[in-house]
Amino acid sequence: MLYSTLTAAVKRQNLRDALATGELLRFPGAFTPLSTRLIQEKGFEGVYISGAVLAAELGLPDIGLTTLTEVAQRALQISRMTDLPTLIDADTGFGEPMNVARTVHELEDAGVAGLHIEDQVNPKRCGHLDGKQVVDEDTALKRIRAAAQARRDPNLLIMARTDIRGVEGLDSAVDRAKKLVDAGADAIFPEAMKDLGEFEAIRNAVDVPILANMTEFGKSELFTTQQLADVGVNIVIYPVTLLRSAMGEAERTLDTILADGTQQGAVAGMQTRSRLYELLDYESYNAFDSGVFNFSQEGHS
Ligand SMILES: C[C@](O)(C(=O)O)[C@H](CC(=O)O)C(=O)O
Ligand SMILES: [Mg+2]
Repeated sequence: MLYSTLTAAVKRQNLRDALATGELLRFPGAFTPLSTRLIQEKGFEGVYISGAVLAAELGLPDIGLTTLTEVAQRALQISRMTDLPTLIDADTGFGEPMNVARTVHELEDAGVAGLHIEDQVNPKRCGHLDGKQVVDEDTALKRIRAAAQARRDPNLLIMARTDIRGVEGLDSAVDRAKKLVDAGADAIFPEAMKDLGEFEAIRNAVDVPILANMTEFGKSELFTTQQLADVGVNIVIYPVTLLRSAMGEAERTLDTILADGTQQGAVAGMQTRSRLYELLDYESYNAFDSGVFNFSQEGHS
């Protein structure tokens, strides 16, 4: 009922332990706090909090318009809904290295298990679009050093994302990944890898966990979990997948109302009221309520 039953410190330790097994961890992107419950119930290993989803939900393009306050609020709303570790997209860290330090504090306080900071220039854009720009090496490394030094819980996972593959090619991505690890990154997110061989090249270059971004309509093919595990990927994210599915379904339902004059034809595809209540754990609230209000007055004056 209500909240996660574990503290953030425990969830961070759990993420560290899970990564140490070498098994591939699957992190779908929660597009609402409620969808977080679904991800946990289905048995995934973690929850991703996507910058693209947060921006899209606010009706904005993913070009660095969301604020740290909005992102931290979403981090809290989602992290407290689950016992799973959450990994959040901290974009470019919201400014200079000192801002990155503050970002880490805010997101740590919001209860995430890990966060990633990328080496794009501001204004940033989706990593799978053309025309991105990355900052110079010195700036990229300073962001990661600042993040690693700022955390108070040593188990908070600081992941460095590099977007350099789409700008300068794979060799630069390998080189930058190594340097980001030397600067203190606990894990690497190589963005917009073209094929499995490219993931393998990053895998061979660093000895920290690496992440694969299986976003649809992007630069990477949608590899299976088996394919990713076979090349040594440790975390796979499906960042915008649930938002795209929900919005696709919403559009079809609206079209049904327009076409038929009723939503009846769409009802079969909907989540039922009882399933929703199950996810909300409605029963526990009922039980809690009657415990509070059905107390005996015997013996009271
Ligand atoms: C992972 C990502 O950073 C996100 O914000 O979810 C995006 C996803 C997307 O836009 O498809 C990305 O830059 O890849
Ligand atoms: Mg993003």
